[in-house]
Amino acid sequence: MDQKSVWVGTNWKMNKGPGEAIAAADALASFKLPEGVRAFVTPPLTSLKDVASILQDSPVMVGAQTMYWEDSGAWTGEVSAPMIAECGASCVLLGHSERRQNFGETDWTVNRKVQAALRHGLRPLICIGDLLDEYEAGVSQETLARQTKIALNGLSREDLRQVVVIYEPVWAIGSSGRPADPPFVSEIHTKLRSVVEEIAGHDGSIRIPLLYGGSVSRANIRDYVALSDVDGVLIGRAGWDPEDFMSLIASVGDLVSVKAGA
Ligand SMILES: O=C(CO)[C@H](O)COP(=O)(O)O
Repeated sequence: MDQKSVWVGTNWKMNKGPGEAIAAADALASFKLPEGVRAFVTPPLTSLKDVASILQDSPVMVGAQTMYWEDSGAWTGEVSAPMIAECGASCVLLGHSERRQNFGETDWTVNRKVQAALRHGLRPLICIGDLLDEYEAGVSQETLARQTKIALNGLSREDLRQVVVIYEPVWAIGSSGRPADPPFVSEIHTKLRSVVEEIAGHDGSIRIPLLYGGSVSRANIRDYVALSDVDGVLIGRAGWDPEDFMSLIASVGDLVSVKAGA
């Protein structure tokens, strides 16, 4: 039976040059995570190796923000899973909506990346999300089920134990987004739980963590983490300052035991 944890990550996106990233990693290095919390940070590639090295003895996991599915070759500008692993990363964000919208990622390219990450021992942190017009048309669930099923297509049971799925409504992300209402997130995650259980089995032996992301802040983090089918959050702006990130993690530490008993 997979143990229930609360996941809290922050994606620095295209922020922090190497100097600032190293300073932030130094600040995170001595942080004592509350028991049962699994934390991760995804710095830009220019500081991945430095941040991973600073955090190598810390429980805070380090991941890349994207990667390509081939291991090497004539793919100018891309980086591969073995390169990311060699930098010391243990996980990688895949299919973030900013990648899908601005860099042409599709459900099927996300699947190729998921498989490549797993081949090289990286935990895929798979982002899925509905567009505003899909949300308004009431088809969010269909979009999310499709994205999830394709991302997980062809994975073995061992592979499924490694993946994390992150629901980030595109309309909730960034300074122009509005945080999704917790009851809506609850409804979506309950349905997503059935989608992943259809794939991984209903016996509970594999519990795929389902995270929420999109305008998570001090004001709402506990409302999301308290939901029974939400296993944690991915934070953007509110987590970029390492002190804020640590304080947000500390603010949900007590929910670990509440959720474990649920
Ligand atoms: O990746 C994200 C979180 O790290 C996501 O895009 C949400 O960003 P935010 O709206 O700035 O929290």
